[in-house]
Amino acid sequence: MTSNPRREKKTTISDDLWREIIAEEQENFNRNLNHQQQPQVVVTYQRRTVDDAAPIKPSQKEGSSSSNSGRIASRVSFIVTNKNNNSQRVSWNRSLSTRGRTSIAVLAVAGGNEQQQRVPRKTKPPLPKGKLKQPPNFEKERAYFQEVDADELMEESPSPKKVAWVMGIQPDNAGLPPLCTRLEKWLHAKRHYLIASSTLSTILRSPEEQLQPIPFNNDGFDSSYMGKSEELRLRNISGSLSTQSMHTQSEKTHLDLERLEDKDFDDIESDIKKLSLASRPSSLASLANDAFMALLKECGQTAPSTLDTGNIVKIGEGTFGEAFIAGSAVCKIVPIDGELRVNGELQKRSMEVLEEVMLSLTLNRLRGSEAHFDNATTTFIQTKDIKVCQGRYDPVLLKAWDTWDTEHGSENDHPNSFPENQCYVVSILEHGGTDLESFVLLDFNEARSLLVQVTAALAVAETAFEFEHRDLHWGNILLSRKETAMLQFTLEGRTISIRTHGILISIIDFTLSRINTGNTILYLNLSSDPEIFEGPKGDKQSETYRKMREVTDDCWDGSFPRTNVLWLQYLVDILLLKKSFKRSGKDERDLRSLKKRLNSCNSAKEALSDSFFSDMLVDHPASGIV
Ligand SMILES: Nc1ncnc2c1ncn2[C@@H]1O[C@H](COP(=O)(O)OP(=O)(O)OP(=O)(O)O)[C@@H](O)[C@H]1O
Repeated sequence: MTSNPRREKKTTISDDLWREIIAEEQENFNRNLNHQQQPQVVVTYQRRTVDDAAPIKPSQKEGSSSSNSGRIASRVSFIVTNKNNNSQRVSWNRSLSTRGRTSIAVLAVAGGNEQQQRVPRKTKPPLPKGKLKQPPNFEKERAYFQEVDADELMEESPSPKKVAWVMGIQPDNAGLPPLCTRLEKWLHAKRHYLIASSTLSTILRSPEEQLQPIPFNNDGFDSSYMGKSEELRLRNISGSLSTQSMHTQSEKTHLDLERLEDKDFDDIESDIKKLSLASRPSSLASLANDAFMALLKECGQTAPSTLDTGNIVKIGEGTFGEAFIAGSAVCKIVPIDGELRVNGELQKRSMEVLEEVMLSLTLNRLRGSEAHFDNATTTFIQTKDIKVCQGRYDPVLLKAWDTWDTEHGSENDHPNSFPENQCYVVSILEHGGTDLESFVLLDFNEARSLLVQVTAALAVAETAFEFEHRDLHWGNILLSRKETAMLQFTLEGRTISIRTHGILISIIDFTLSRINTGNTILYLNLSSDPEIFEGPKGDKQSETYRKMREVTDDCWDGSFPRTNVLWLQYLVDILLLKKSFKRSGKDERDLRSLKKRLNSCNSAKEALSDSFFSDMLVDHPASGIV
């Protein structure tokens, strides 16, 4: 790194950032472990019918007006047509631009309708890599489905009755990491604000009122609103000229926020309400600004850093994210809050990112020692750090992007067109390896190990947080080879060791996921974007979205762990159809039988009891269970 002349010229902010990222990984990990030692959240809940649960059901068909009215009319689906390069993603699955993750506060149970339709988020089911793509040919799949699925359609377990989880409120959230707690309070405060001011629904119904870009140069950022995050120990990396000038300006323009300084976060909720209602115009632009400032605060920053980098290599890409590796960490860079369309899509907003952070950090809580927790797994990718950056892509980053493009053929827009004031969220993630699409499985044991690890991880998260991934396609499962022979999970206090056969799995990308953090339910309302269900017939991924819709009956806020099983069945199909590895006819029959038996499973936890996995699981002697 230091021998790179370009690198030596660039002093500073980012050099420090990357060095710190690498040096502090272990410390962050230890810190996470400490957080795991906090008491487990106890969520009590009862199951009620949809009718009973009406106050917290934004997506019921009979109540679809609430869902529809929550859509942001100005963010419409579209298909990219302005690309000459046909290697770029232009497909049904790029048009998921009217979706928005929705949070439901548990206070809804107490009578208030604490829900909010959020700005849309999209996702990218993967397409084949490479510039010279062949048109899709589903003949093989069609034949396969005719053979395997004919009876399956009849055997398919009926969709669960439409239900909603109604959670009993646990007054203390001691089990939540501090950052989660603060984020939830912030989001909760925003919901109060939105409902009290009655502005959001109005805004959302007004196509002419569009999300505004963060006014970096005119409006500035409020320094007093920002603070330090103890949870992630993020660095304050302010220092660029633009940052300093913004800082100064913000002190002048947002003195009303100074009273927030040094306050405990407990007080921020009411301050935000006052701020939002009295000190700022009630507009989505100010909401975006508040969200951006809150995001900075939680990242321990007073202003965005720059996107300078050292020795860095691009390793993957999604619709939103460009993934690079620096040291042993992966940095996913996602542009936010700008007006420039990226890869044909509207950029994510700070609010969306805040909630995604919350979801990821909730999953981080599963990475504890089994000695302290009833449910633990390390299979969900660890979020180590999060930063907000601003500026153009650094030349080193652009070079890394070009190199990857040459070797793999990028489907994304070239990142050299971002304006100077473009902001990004940079997530520092554990390196999870290579995605299943590219990974070469050697034999049946490795395939079985993949399946059992995914199933066990889903079972653990399902049990701890009613987690459903809802988008577990082969781009979102990462594999790496390790010498570790056994991997431990804890499920309802029972420690289970799993034979790895030399591979370790990491699950990524929680864009569509649904989780119950204990205080809030986060989910993405897919009913507001029907196009996700319009993928080609015979494409297993597209079929899985459609099956999820049947299972959920388009009520995406509800808990339907059966969706996890649908993705397990998808994975079995992928292994049989798309992956080549050493296997016998019996191995294939075993996989097909597993897929059929999964029809009768309503959760990953149930699936884990299937005989297919039995010789991969070893109960820990300390659990007392044979
Ligand atoms: N932690 C990680 N370790 C290794 N590779 C990663 C990691 N995170 C992301 N990647 C790579 O980057 C790619 C894109 O990441 P990801 O799916 O999170 O982006 P995205 O923009 O959210 O995608 P989507 O289009 O599915 O929404 C992945 O398929 C993978 O190849």
